[in-house]
Amino acid sequence: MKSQENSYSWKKFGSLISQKTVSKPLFSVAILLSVISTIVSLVVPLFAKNFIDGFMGKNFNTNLVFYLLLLFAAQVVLSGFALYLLNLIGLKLVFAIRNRLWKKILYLPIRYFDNTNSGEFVSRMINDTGLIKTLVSDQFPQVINGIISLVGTITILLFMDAKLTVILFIAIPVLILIVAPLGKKLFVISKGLQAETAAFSSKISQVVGNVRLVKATTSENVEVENGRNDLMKLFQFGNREAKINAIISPLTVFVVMGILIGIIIYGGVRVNAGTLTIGTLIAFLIYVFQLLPPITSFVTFFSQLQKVKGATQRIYEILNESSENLSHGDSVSFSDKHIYAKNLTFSYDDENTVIDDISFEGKPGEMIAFVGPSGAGKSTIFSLLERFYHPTDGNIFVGEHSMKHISLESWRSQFSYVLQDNLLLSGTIRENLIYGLKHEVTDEDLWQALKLAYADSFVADLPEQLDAEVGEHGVKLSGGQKQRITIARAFLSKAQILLLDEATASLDVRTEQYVQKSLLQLMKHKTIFVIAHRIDTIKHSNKIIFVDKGRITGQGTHDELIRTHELYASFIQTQFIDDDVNEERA
Ligand SMILES: Nc1ncnc2c1ncn2[C@@H]1O[C@H](COP(=O)(O)OP(=O)(O)OP(=O)(O)O)[C@@H](O)[C@H]1O
Repeated sequence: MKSQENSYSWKKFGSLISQKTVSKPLFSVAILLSVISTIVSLVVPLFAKNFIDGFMGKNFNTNLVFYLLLLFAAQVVLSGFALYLLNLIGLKLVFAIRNRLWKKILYLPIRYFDNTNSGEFVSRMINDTGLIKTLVSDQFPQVINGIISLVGTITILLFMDAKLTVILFIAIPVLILIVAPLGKKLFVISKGLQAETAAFSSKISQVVGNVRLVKATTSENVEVENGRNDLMKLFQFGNREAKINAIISPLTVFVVMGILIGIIIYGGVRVNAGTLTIGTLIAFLIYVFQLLPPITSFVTFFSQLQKVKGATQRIYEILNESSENLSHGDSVSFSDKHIYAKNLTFSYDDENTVIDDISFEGKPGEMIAFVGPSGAGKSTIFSLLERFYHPTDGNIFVGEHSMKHISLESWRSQFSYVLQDNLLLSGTIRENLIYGLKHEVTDEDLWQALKLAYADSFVADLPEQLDAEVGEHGVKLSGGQKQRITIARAFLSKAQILLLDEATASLDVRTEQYVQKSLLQLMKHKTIFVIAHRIDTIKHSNKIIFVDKGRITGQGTHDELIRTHELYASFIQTQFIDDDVNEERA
């Protein structure tokens, strides 16, 4: 079962790196170059041996010096080329995987984002892909070269002097036996370290992103303490890692020193006895030095392989999610068409029904207000209209067209959705105004839209006007200013249907009245759905839909509902009181 799972993971890894992202010829050339450079490095000590032996025998061979230098130079150049090519392949690979992942993430349905922490996306995009790059461009070539180096060295050594090689045969397995379990421990630690680092980076973005909440609730101390605990965990993992490294490194040096001393003593005796040349002894010592990196690279390779397996699995979890197909379906113009929601039912979790069999209609030129208590399901209705979620039952029609046959691209491009929160991106006012627009606009158009949204004077007062930076989520603007910018953005869009989710809630009464007037004037042939608490907005609507616990309990004009709908009447009464109180306070 486990081996099946393993081979499944490796298959996935194979398919991740083989999707035309790694050019096979390029990879083969890179590996070939690095193999040649390894083989050359195996020959260098042999030359050294011949040279020294010739030198000692007073047979100074200048040709040999020349060849030796040539070989050195060839090895340096080849390994440089191989290193660059392997890195290039790794970079191309990581670029392709990140690109694929980014595209996938942006096309995932909203539901996926509801259930996933944003830090996790960062971790997948940066850390996991980085691990794969390191494996492909560093560790994998190292291991290939390591194997060649190991087999080549031992073969050459056996030919040079079998007895001396026995020392290596005893010492190397001992070294591997000591280092391998420590390597395993190191792997467990680094896995924990990885998880803690990912959690901590996601925490940083969360706390810094909500720094106002932290400060307003004077939670600095709590967050300092929480952060300290997380950092302490990181420290502890690091400390354990440092301890194991502190054993591995000196131990390796100790064993290698042991081998060297063994070779020097035994070799010295043999040189004295005349059964071994000094050249052979020196070549042996060089080979032993050359053997060290491959042995340590095996240990890191296997732990890296496990990490990459986990990373591949996590990347595939995202890649396997089904994404939204924006272009599937017909393209239908909403112009002059009615929109009907028929018997919509919806639940976020398949258990609690949030929208329960609701139907309504909107005509061009109409403003329809959704009113009702908090949590009644008003924003969810907007999400269904935007097709962020699919209703569990029911359907929405535009004219005679069912939404099921209209492409998401065509559908969503005909809606302009103005939300109350998270309205702006960091960037300039201009960038925010034109975000998502598919048609060209001039500065004049921008100022006109700002004027209609009652935002022109405050933008004109800013030193950089349209090019003023708004800060993260528009933090440098007031709530009302942000709302007016997003309303101006809606005015610029050519959308046929406007969704305003408490979009004017932060405006003062006068500004709101002005914006209302612009809305009604500009949207003459368009349909506007609003979620509103303000009595003024509600009264201006052609139709009011009262939503309570996911059901529509009344539809009609303000006067009709006041007369016929008890809950609406009492709801409005409290709104009146609220508005009066607010105005008195102001
Ligand atoms: N993304 C979500 N995942 C799960 N449940 C959700 C989600 N969004 C909203 N809900 C739940 O659905 C119900 C309706 O929420 P919704 O935001 O539609 O209400 P609302 O009428 O717009 O409220 P308000 O006036 O307070 O904004 C609530 O019980 C809420 O907890």
